[in-house]
Amino acid sequence: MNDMRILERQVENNEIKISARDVQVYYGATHAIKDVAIDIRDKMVTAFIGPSGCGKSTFLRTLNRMNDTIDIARVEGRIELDGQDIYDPKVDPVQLRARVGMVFQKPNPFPKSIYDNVAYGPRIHGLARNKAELDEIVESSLRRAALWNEAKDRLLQPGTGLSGGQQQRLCIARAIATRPEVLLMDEPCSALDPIATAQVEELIDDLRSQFSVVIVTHSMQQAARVSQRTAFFHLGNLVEYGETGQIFTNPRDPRTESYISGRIG
Ligand SMILES: Nc1ncnc2c1ncn2[C@@H]1O[C@H](COP(=O)(O)OP(=O)(O)OP(=O)(O)O)[C@@H](O)[C@H]1O
Repeated sequence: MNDMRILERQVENNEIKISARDVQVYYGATHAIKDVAIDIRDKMVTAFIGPSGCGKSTFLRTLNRMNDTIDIARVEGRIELDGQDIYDPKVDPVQLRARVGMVFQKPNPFPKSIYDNVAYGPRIHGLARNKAELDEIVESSLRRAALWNEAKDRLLQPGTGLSGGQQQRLCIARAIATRPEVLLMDEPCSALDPIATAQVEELIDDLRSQFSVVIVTHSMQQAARVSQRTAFFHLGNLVEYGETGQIFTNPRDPRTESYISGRIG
């Protein structure tokens, strides 16, 4: 009987990658995130949607402690990655961000070669024992980011010389090169044209076979296309969270209904 209970609990734990409880974020006196609780599942894409200023990016940044880099930001509550408190003083934020990678709205390659952009993380985290292993990580990351064919003959040229869509795929390659368990994406397609957007969306769908992806998007069509779970934020509150199809076709909260039907936002 006891053994059965342990087994059940393990199955449940395996499914939940990040668990947040009672999360508050303040910028000085501004209370930007209010009492948010959410369980983010492994190997799924979770979309954060909601009107501008509702706190989507702020909450996303709590998941790998990027708010630590903002002086006036203060985070309270508990966020666990695989059951471990990521705000525990013993946790090194740099190591955490290798496990929970991030891609930003505006492509931000380092002023380095394409190769060095991707090799940067594996080098600082000691993921390759020699040049051949590093080459292999660079190639496989660029392949997974659907950039290899366009980049393979110019690996030593600057990453900043790529087109906007290619730069964003380079940033995705850089983020996945450290073999993260979770990838956070803050409006990753907002600077991209429709073709590059479609490529990145296809990539997101492919990445979830290996890890969890959490994406902030202004586009409800994008949330519907790429995610399995959707969280709707409004004025710093997590109003509704559920299966993406249910959120878009049968929202339970009138605020979600108003947003998806275009009445607020
Ligand atoms: N660095 C900061 N300093 C002070 N206030 C901030 C900072 N970043 C965000 N805020 C405030 O926190 C609230 C939530 O902002 P946030 O950027 O998280 O919302 P969002 O839903 O991602 O918005 P958008 O969709 O426009 O990007 C807003 O009131 C915003 O003004």
